[in-house]
Amino acid sequence: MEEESDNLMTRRGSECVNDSQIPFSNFRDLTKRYKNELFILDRNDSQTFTKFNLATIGALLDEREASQRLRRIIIDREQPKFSTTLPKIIAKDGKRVLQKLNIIQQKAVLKALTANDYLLLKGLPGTGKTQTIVAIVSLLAMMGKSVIITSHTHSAVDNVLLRLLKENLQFLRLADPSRVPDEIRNYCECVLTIDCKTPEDLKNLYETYNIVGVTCLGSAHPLLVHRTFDVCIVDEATQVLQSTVIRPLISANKFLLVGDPEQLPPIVKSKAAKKLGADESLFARLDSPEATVVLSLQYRMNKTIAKLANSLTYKGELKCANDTVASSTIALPNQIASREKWMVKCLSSHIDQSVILLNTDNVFNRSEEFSKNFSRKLNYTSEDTTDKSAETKVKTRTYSNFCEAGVVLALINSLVQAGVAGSDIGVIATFTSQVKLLRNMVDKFEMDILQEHRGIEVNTVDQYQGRDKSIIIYSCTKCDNPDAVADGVKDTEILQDFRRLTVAITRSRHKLIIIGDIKSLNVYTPFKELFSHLKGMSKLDLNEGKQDFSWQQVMDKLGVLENKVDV
Ligand SMILES: Nc1ncnc2c1ncn2[C@@H]1O[C@H](COP(=O)(O)OP(=O)(O)OP(=O)(O)O)[C@@H](O)[C@H]1O
Repeated sequence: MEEESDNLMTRRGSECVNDSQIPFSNFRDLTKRYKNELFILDRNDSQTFTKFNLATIGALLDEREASQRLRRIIIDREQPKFSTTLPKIIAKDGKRVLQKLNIIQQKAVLKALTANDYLLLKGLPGTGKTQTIVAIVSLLAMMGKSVIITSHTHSAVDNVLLRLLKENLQFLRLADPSRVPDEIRNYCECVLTIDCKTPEDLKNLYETYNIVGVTCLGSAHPLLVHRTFDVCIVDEATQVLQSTVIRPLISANKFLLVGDPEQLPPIVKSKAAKKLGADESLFARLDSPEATVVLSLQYRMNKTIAKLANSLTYKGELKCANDTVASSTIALPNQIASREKWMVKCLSSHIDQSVILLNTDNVFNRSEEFSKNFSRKLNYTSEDTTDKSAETKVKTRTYSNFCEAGVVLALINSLVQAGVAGSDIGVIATFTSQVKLLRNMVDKFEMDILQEHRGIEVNTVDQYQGRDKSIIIYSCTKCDNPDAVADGVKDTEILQDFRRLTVAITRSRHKLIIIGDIKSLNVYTPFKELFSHLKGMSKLDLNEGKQDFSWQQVMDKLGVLENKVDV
């Protein structure tokens, strides 16, 4: 069988699909009848997403009142208007909902209720976006209003719905039950409509529910086509394409977009489309002082981590919600076993050492040397991947860095020995090849430790958006080959992205350890800026023999682990 890697259909989820391999299941043995035949695999791009987006643009351009209203907002950029009074029922019964919120959240909720056409809710990291959405939905329910809750992923929709369950609010979930958490299954359309015998039964049932949860892509459902809701709330709106988010907005009289434009935008692979602005979310397009309220009191990061986020991105806007949040630091149930000074400093629970930058210096040759012994067995590559998407024929690299992996291993080993639960530790890496390397390493490491210390999560920055951990170890990975001559290889945009770095440094509650080669990373503006804020106590050079640090020891321990059979 001849394979043209550029034209392979790669739709098999987590199965191993790469340039030379595609696993087929339920295939007859073709070699019996077609022994000498040549088979060519053609790529078949899914059209569903493209069709959905084109249909949405079509709907935006038609003559119905909802489309005209949206065009005034989206194209003419009409500013939002607000009424000056609130319904009496809010004054009477709203207190029990509002008292769970801080003053900034309360103001945002009231502004959302008085908005006539739309409002943007900018939720900086950890500021209680979900809590605020739940309060808005509760008050709208009190007012007898109907609401669509939507987002680009099922998990984001269900994150809100799970919180509504706790408030005893009933809803209809438009999704396949296999896509939602157990607690939501009984609210899925196919379960709730099981006793409907006629179209009228169905219509009545659909109209009974005032709260409906659906992804943006699911919003072409007939229910949303035939019914107009009072409000549409889009969570994580800064990650949805404009052409996708407009569909659910057409089904509502007003909308609320919730998100943070300083974090990751919608994913657009095509460089040409990006150049034309395809990755600008509707939130970013409409963001203005008149249209946006900012949630700025955060409940996640202690003051040292929040200060770094403010210096890099939020310009002092991000505030700790209270003293407990501001001063909480890493909790180690046991004493640190290691006596090495660098490790003691890394695990210090002193508030001023909540952020530590470990400068590896250039470890390219050391990492390469180490990888030679293990890369064949583990099938890791340090710089061979090329981006084969249709338009981008430019070579890009993926990177892995064994020395950083060794330092990550030393850190998690000490944390586990100090009694930290695995679920409190998160490892982030910039590139997927480093994530793979670290995952493999963590899987092997966890084979020999107690259950409660397992569950250390390794992921890319993108997969960590919207999540947090007590301790985050960030492996920046990139380290230049000191002997390389410029080879025309186009370096990745990933390191130039301020938003990606912002997400990475705002995931930890108590301790953020950044590992990287400052010199190699300094050529990228976001990293240069980040490093300029990490001096003195926050920076530690991993030099052989200094602060009891030894590359030999670190790499030997990694080597022992790599020698283990793959799990
Ligand atoms: N008014 C409040 N009082 C006390 N705790 C709060 C308040 N608002 C939010 N929190 C807490 O802050 C944390 C984050 O809240 P929530 O999950 O709503 O934030 P989020 O903005 O949706 O998070 P993310 O930034 O990850 O998207 C939660 O533990 C929540 O209980």
